Amino acid sequence: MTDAPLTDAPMTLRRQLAGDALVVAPGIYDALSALIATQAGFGSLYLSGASIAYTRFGVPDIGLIGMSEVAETLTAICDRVPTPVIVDGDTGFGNALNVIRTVRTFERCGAQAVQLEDQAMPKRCGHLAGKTLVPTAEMAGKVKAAVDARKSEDFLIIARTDAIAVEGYEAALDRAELYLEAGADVLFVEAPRDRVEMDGIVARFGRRIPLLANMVEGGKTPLHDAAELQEIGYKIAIFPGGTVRALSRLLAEYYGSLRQHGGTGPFLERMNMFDALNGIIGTPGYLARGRDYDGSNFGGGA
Ligand SMILES: C[C@](O)(C(=O)O)[C@H](CC(=O)O)C(=O)O
Repeated sequence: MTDAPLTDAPMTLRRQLAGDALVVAPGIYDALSALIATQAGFGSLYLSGASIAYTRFGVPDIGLIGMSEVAETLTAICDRVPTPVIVDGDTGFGNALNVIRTVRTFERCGAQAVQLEDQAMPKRCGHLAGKTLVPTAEMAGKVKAAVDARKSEDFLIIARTDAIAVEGYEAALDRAELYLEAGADVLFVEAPRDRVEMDGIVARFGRRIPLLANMVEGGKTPLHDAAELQEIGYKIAIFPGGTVRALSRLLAEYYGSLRQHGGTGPFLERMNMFDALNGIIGTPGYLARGRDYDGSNFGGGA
């Protein structure tokens, strides 16, 4: 665990994708989760729209969160960790012109990739029923707008189709084909329902473009670990919601215990105590830096 601000520049997501290993990006929702995931050794992170909706606003993943709210969260994360962040751009928050603003904003905030999906509003989590889509040509135009809007080639455009549940499997692959032609750097075919469908996605696209697999605990796609996803032929695996699924259980247990016992004693062994949490946050390093500039105010030590 580090107590110094994390400053080393890790390998860009684009370079990671050029390597042999599967890129595993755990879900994050704020700078603390980004810090802890980075300290756990992950080389890329997935800023999940669902997780921002759940943690910050306590609302479902149905398109209620705005672009500025995601941008603010992303900025706090990219200011704190150097780890490449893939940001969930939902539908791009509107039409192709909104996509241009979204891409420019998220790139400026420090993300290395944005994920854009072909749902119509009201959008919803890809593993919920009742999704609707924008026309294929409209989404292809949004992908092209995103590609044209980025400043750096190291900012990747991840095109997602939610069509399997709406138009069927073959139609979803045909949509993905057009998003590839529109210039996407990565394809994300959301919610394949079994291994056969996953294999079919890889068979059609795996040699031409990196593919992203989305592991949602309790969702429509069977869960696989990183080794299995690599063997299937995926190039990136995101585990977007697992963080908050684990956290929500922990919080319920913690609050239940505090309520029951009137104190935190029975829960202490499951906590990071004062010094441990300050170690994660990097408090001693910050204070030492303060002393470098201002010994009178920061002289007290960590
Ligand atoms: C990837 C996703 O868009 C997200 O917001 O993290 C969600 C995941 C989830 O709801 O757990 C999705 O639509 O799959």
